[in-house]
Amino acid sequence: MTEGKNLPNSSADVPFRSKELRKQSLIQHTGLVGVIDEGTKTIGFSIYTTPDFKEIAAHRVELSVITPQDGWYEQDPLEIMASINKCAEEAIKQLPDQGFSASDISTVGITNQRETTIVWDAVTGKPLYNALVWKDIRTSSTVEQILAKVQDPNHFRNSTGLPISTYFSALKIRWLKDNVPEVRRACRENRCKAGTVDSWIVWNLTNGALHITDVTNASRTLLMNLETQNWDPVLLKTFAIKEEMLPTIRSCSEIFGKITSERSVLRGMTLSGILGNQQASLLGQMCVKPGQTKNTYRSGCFLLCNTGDKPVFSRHGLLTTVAYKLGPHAPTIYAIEGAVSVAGHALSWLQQKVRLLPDSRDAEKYAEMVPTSGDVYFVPAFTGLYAPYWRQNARGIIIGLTQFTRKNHIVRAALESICFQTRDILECMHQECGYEINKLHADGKLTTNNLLMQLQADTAGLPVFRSQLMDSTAFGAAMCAAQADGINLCKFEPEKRYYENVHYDTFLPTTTDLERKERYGKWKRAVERSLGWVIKQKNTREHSEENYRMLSSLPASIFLISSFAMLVHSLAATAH
Ligand SMILES: Nc1ncnc2c1ncn2[C@@H]1O[C@H](COP(=O)(O)OP(=O)(O)O)[C@@H](O)[C@H]1O
Ligand SMILES: O=P(O)(O)OC[C@H](O)CO
Repeated sequence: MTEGKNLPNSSADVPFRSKELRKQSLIQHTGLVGVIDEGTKTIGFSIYTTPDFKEIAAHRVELSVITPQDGWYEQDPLEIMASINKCAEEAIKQLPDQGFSASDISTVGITNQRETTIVWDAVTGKPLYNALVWKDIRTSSTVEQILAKVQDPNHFRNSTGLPISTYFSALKIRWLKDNVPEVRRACRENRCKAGTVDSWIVWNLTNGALHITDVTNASRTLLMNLETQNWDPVLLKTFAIKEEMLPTIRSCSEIFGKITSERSVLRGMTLSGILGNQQASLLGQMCVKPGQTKNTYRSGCFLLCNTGDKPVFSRHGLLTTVAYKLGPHAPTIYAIEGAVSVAGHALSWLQQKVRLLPDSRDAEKYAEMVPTSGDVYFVPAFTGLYAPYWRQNARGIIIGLTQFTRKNHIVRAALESICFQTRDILECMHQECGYEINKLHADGKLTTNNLLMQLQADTAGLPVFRSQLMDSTAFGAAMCAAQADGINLCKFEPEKRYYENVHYDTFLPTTTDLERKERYGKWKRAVERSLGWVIKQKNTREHSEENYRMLSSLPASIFLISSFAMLVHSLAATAH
């Protein structure tokens, strides 16, 4: 936990400041819901009233990231648990001021950063290694090994909806098995458990009684078959992962069990919701109809478009994923997703590494001091590019610098890069799903930046609806836990809730088609220049892709070589 980095409670609209006020309220509350929101950068615990879903207490802390090498991102699993416990304690301390107490919390939900993988010893309960964070690219060599077997990065797309990439948990588990002796030993002795962060949290909160995950998190492992929603035997075999290590896959909303950990102030409470944080914000944004699309702007950007009860498979680099399943017998709703690895992280980089910004929150002020980015383009491909490019060999570039370029232009270009990357994905979504996406729902910390929202509308040519509920993620997870069968704090009535509680600021496009086309064309040229920069890592997927391309053109190569041999032979024959 980062000392002194407790973050302010963001519940801007605290409804009940005292018991008296609470009594005066007309709303008949049915109980409170607590949400553990475990993000890459921030961990929080929020408490909501039901059925009106007002956040009445919250505590957040920043989580440290360990970067032992370039492209390696780790987090301490013990710090994750300590932070969750601390946040829950602090949030619960705020309840009496609102006229509530801990015993009013009827249930708890979890939402978490996805793909990030933890392995632990089932006997001691201790982690066997740090968590490998979703954006860690150390598994490039593992990707290469797998590609050597299956050749095509899209080999598992039909079964999982995902390409073979460093991003997903299967690669991380396999890397840990191959490279960490303690993990290998624990696997041999059948003591090794593996899972995404939700599983680690549940295991700890239930003293090892439950090893579960939900279908949204499972759909990001590259091990779950989208059709059966079970671990796929072919994939387990390909990645040499034993099913016994993995959690049982459950729905997002059902009574999972009780919290029993004596370390947690939540002891005795029920757990009834789990879902990945991007799926939670899709739900929190009430994108429940096919075609409804949201983008969450945080360290990364994650655009999800609801595709209803049918998975849509991508031909252009988008991921097919489970959006939610609100009960064991509820239908599975799918989404198509475009993930951007570096969004707000580019601003943190400008702040912490190059010191162009005193704070990432100042980005708006700095960028507003110039009317345009002065033709500067910033492609923040720090660890390659995710959707729709999926190129590990890309690296960041800032292009178009002149002697007139000031730091403000670069900051503005960083903001624009977030918008252009979003447009890249929107274009794909349109081609892939055929949905006419006519507005974009926006949430996440970065959306406090008004200029970013306006630039997004101007870049995409779409109205942007910014949720006033900045934390749609926790809100979505709260609804999910509250509506579980047996908890019944609310019915899931998206249309109703949508208008009652969630208010939006709208940003309308102010650019012409021509302007957008021109600027987007330049962005594409900049992206083109960032690709293929890493050539020394012959260990990478691109290398295998190169091999694959060479292999695919093998008949042509054989033809050329044999023609050359015949020519040499005939020349030699003529000479004699
Ligand atoms: N007010 C703000 N203006 C601009 N950027 C912000 C603001 N607040 C946070 N950020 C950016 O958002 C990212 C962190 O968002 P957060 O939701 O805490 O992270 P995470 O998605 O990693 O859990 C950081 O990369 C930071 O640069
Ligand atoms: O915690 P965030 O907002 O960076 O979300 C991370 C994503 O879930 C990774 O896929």
